[in-house]
Amino acid sequence: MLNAAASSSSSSSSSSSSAGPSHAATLDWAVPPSHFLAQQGAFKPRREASPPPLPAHALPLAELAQALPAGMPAAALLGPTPLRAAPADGAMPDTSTVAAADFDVDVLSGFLPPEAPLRRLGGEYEAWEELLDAAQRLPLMQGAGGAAVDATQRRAARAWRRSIRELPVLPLSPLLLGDVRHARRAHLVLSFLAHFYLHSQPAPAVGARPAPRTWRSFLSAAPSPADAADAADADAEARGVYAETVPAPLAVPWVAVSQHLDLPPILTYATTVLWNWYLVDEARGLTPDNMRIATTFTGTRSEEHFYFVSLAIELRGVEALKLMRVSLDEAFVADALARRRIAAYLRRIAAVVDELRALLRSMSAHCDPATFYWGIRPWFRGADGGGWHYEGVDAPGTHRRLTGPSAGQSSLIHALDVFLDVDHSQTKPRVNRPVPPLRRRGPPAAPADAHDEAEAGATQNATFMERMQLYMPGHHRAFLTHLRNLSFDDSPDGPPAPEPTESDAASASGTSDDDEDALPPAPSHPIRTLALATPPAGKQDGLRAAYDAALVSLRQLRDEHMRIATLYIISQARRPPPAQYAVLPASFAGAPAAAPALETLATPPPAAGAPKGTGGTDLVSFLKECRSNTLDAMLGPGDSPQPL
Ligand code: HEM
Repeated sequence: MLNAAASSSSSSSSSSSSAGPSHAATLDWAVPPSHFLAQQGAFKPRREASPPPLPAHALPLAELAQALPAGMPAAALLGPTPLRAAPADGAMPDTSTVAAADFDVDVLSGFLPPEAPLRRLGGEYEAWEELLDAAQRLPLMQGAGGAAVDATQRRAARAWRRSIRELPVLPLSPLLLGDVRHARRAHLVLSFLAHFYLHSQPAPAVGARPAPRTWRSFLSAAPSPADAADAADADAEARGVYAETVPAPLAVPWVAVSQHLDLPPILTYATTVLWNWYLVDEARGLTPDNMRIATTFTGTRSEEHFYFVSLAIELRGVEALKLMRVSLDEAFVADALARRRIAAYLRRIAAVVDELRALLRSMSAHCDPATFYWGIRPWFRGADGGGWHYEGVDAPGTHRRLTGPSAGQSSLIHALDVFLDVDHSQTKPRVNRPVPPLRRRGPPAAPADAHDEAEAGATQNATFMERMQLYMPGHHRAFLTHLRNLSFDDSPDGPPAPEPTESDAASASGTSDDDEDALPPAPSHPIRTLALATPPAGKQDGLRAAYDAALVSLRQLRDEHMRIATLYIISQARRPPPAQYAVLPASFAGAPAAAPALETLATPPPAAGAPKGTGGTDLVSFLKECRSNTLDAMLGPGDSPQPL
């Protein structure tokens, strides 16, 4: 493992988080000798210092598990944009102490757990697993389903939802708290159950009231208790009584296990990808052809493949993580041989990123765009509209606003950005970009809501990428924080030369003494710093060219990603849904009658305005910006991006 507890299994090491987040962990922790942090420490004794305060986004998610006042976006918890903090004494932070966190990043499996995730909870939680089986078997349909769903199926779905409400509220067992594989499976099961529960309800009928009693109903025989219960459910659902509320039997353990894992109580990328697979043959280990997806909403090949592509990307990305590690080892030494080696590693990283792109392209091999857009993606919808009420946890009237899963939560892609110093905050000096705006001290104004924040433009998009880190497991968030804060600036040679660009000079003049609120431009990350220090014409180690080549590959990955997003979201949003995905109007969904004719089915409303990502972004401008931030990092002239 890249982390402290290298000798222990992922389960036991990660479960240490039960004692609380380990970010400010103690110094008796030992870095494995092969780790670049160990080498950093061995080469360069560091000041004895208390751990630096972590940037706000690296703090545990305990705050998220507290009740948020209605309408308060999770992003408001982030506080100031977490750029590298300059300590009061002007020295660089002693990042070696941050390394005391258990990063839960494995040398063989990267951000995936090295052991296959648990497939079933069993014991007292068997009832959860059985309800998940039942949801898949029915199957539950979004918004109560379309034309193909008959009255019997709708009634069975209502009975399923009632069973959820009638479950006992179970505490977390010592086994679940003590074994991270159990905790992760619990997060997965509860997340799928909650998304099934909320998104299978019919849309509430406007102005719906309890059905009036008629003379006929007085004369007819009294309904059976089961019929009466179903009629009451149908009526309550039509009035929206259960909408946007996670019932206590799910909410209480879900929030508790999320707190334990340092994740928000919502379906995340970690839940659907990192912890959602099994091995066909234990003996063959982690190879893509030996791995399968464990849990889906729809049981379709398209959904399995959708998760599987990300899984394969995470697995292939392990080599990139290794190359980053050895590059940083060399960057510490930074002599001519080290620079030549880093150049070779960067070229290798470029080749790995090219393979990630090929994997992304393989999405269309088995994931049908219409099935994805209409049949799968709506299950992912998070609590980013009016928010969800977590019954039994939060005070009445309190709603949490959390976005649904997005591969934007992949720590691997964030790690590549950090390592190559792709600046999504657009505040660093760049050769290919005009003067950045001044970074200011103090928190940014709280956005009115998450969507406003995503739409507000460049700086706010950085907030989106940072906000995505809130949806990563706490250890991975801490890993990224550590990677971001790595600096070799206190080497005997002094800090590296600043970027030799006009924009740098201009931005430096922008931070003059008469502007006390302005922060100095954020320093470059070590690899970029070294590449910058290499003369442009110097061909001796090829470091500049190799650095740019890695960025070109990353930009091409983003080109491919934009094509995928266009095919799977934008093009689909322009077309009517296939018949089976037309949603029943609430009046039919509640009525215990035969399914209506197709023409009476409501078509889901077309996306208002620009299409949104599951993370709530205006996806076209957001993705374009991520791509141009990648291009901007290049030291030489960038080639032009592919048109969307
Ligand atoms: C059908 C497949 C996919 C679609 C439709 C899709 C769509 C999107 C959308 C709409 C966003 C904008 C953020 C949001 O609001 O969620 C996004 C972001 C992102 N996605 Fe995907 N995505 C897909 C597959 C993947 C895969 C397989 C990966 C790699 C693991 C990936 C990596 C990312 C990253 C890293 C971002 C953040 C923006 C960036 O870094 O450029 N996506 N995606």
